[in-house]
Amino acid sequence: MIPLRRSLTFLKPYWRLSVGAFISLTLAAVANLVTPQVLRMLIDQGIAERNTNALVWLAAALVGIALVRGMFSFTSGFWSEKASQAVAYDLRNTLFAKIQGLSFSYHDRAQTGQLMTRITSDVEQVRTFIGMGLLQLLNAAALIIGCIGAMLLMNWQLALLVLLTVPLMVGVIGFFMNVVRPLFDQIQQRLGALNTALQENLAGVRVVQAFAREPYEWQRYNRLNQRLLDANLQSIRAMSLTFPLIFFIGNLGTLAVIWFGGYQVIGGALTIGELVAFNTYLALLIMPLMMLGMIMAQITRAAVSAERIFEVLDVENEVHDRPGARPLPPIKGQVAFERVWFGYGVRADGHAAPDGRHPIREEKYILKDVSFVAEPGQTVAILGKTGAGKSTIINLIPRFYDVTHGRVTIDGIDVRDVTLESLRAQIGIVLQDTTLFSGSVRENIAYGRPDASDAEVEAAACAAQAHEFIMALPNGYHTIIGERGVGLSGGQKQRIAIARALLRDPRILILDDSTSSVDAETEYQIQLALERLMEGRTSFVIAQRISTVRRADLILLLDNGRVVAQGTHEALLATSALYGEIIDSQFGGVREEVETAEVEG
Ligand SMILES: Nc1ncnc2c1ncn2[C@@H]1O[C@H](COP(=O)(O)OP(=O)(O)OP(=O)(O)O)[C@@H](O)[C@H]1O
Repeated sequence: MIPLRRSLTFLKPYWRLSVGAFISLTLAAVANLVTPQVLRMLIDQGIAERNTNALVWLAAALVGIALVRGMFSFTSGFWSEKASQAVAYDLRNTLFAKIQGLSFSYHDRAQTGQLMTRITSDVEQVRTFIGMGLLQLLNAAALIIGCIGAMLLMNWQLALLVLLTVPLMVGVIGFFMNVVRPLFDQIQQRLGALNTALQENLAGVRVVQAFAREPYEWQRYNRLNQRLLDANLQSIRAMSLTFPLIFFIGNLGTLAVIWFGGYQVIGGALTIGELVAFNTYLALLIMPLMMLGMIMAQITRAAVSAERIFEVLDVENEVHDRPGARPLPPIKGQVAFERVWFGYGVRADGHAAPDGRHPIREEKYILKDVSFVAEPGQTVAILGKTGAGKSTIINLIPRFYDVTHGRVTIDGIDVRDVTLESLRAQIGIVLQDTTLFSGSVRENIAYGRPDASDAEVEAAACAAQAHEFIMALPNGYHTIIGERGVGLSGGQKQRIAIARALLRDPRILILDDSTSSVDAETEYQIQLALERLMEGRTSFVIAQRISTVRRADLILLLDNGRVVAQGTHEALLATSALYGEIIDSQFGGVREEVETAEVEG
């Protein structure tokens, strides 16, 4: 229940609404509690005494009380709903900001569907609790205490008899809560799994159809859907059993009142009006007691959801600004790796880097003792077999992950000593798998610099060889792309991504020079754009093209996480057998071509 209490702290900015709702609720409860007394007077002093005057006045009073109760019920409901909507709004925003800021290592492990469930369904559960559950709980408490108090004051013997049923009801509710709590946890889990499957299928619908795996995916979704249905049905079964049971126990109380109260009326110890009032209190008491079962179910469900929300909000971000981190000043662009060791999920914990004497420990590392220096403006080509650690090296420069041992420095400054924002603002990234957002072409190019002028956006697009095809789009730079807009080809997307990076004018650039699945003309244009982009910037290229490798100032040859050779193309050809092998296998016999060219030259 602690997370639920914590979720109430989100109500603080809306305390006026909450107080208003609470006061309204109290007044409505008072109106409820006064009603049986007016009823008693109406029967005893109006009907029994044949006093029409009292009858009219007391009936009018009943109507007046009903109106007051209605009005305050409305304001309490309205204000608490309003506050709950505001809380949900804040929770969603807070969660979104948190999830967006969480480092890559968290997103490696997290499932998108589960996160989406937390930000939608779980927030809604907490909202329902704050908007209705909490109010109903307070209302129930006020009515239960008020009714019991009034009954004890009116006739304590009869009251005690009736109250014997209360512990029974409370016991049933307690048992019920214990049963449903794990069920609600399971429901949210299964909803998350279902959403994950849905999200994966929507994102990968083309792959699914290409492999004709629709029946399999349908079955998978159906199975998860069935599991959710089962969990929901199980909780409904528990609820359906509980409420009639509580109702039955409540009816036993009514029976006791009629039976023993009837005797007392006959014996003259009780008036009919008192009996009716007593019975009305009992009805007023049974309602919230019954509701308590439902409210408790809702609270239990909200508590589970609140826990899932705070689980995300409390995640410690592995990559974050150190206390006292300063902004990275404008850089020249020298990048150095100093004895860098890195393993996914390996925490440094104050241990020293492996020293070669513990080969087993070394296995946990993806990068092993990597050192190199890229001078400002140089192009660094990273080469290695698949899984050698090429992408891992580039992930460490913008601090998508932090090194386990050693340092990565820019112009001699450890990247962990500067703020993430200032660091990433000076690094441009263009990868093969381009992500564009729904919006206009212009917005996508200006993504990293929304304040850029039209002329700047256009200049970037020209340099990226994108201007021409953009002008051919229906609305030029204002054409909407993405979900609801026009589709772009892979080569076009890539050039927009290059323009996006150009506009930021970063000193350091990370890119993938692959231009797969485009025609020769487009490939030529992309290469031209990339060359423009790399001019004068320190560039790290996961090289897929021999021309990039040959032009690079520094080639890092990676093998199983170690830099086994570094230097220029010519130097490595002369010294490294592995280099020759990779050039042969990845770029197919180009070595001979190069050698021939050199001989001829
Ligand atoms: N997010 C991650 N979590 C855990 N392990 C990872 C992660 N990313 C990569 N790895 C592992 O690290 C190793 C190096 O991966 P990396 O992506 O750096 O290789 P690469 O040289 O870029 O490969 P490729 O050429 O196939 O893209 C691989 O064994 C991979 O399984």
